[in-house]
Amino acid sequence: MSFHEFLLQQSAPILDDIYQSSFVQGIGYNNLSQAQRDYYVAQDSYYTDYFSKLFDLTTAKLTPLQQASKPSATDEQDAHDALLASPAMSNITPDQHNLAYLKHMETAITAGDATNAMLALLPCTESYHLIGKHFLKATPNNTYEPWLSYYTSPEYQAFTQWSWQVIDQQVPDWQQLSHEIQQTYLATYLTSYRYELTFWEHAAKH
Ligand SMILES: Cc1ncc(C[n+]2csc(CCO)c2C)c(N)n1
Repeated sequence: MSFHEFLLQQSAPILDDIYQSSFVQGIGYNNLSQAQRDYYVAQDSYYTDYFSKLFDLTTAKLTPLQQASKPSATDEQDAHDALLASPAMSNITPDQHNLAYLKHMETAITAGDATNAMLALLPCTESYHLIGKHFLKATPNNTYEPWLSYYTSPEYQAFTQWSWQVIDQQVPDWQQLSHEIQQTYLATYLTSYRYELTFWEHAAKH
């Protein structure tokens, strides 16, 4: 089993909670309020802007070959547009859970090695692709279908696969890692996954 497959096994229960969370179900089954969408898009616009800086810090730690094989970055604007937010969203400021998630990633990137950095960012990339695949065909005439198609597009899939490939290259034999390093990597990755779940839970409360 490759390292990313092992990681997916470890995060499966959290991913399942994400699938069951009310906002994600709302995307899949065409059932979200204007206030929920405004809150989510406001939070996520801040998150994705900050994330692109964190992503640049991380790619700087990769090998030239890994950097060169990176598919061109996709712009989440199309995904945000699909959620039809209203102008009211411009009055919504970044929430504490959002800032804490970004802080967690930043610390993992600046304090850790290239693998730790990639693992902090991986739940962000892979969970959106997996949510897209899980719900793409859930509801006919779904208003939010463009959101699901964005994260299942060949471009986005290539980006997810590149992330998996880099991690598997960096850790070709994860069973050989010391227990301590394995625990550090896993904690970095699972903490980001829990913040993903929290992000969805907060969005549903609005
Ligand atoms: C909370 C939250 N987590 C993950 C993503 C997905 N995402 C954000 S930036 C980026 C990199 C490439 O576009 C990806 C995949 C999101 N939008 N919001």
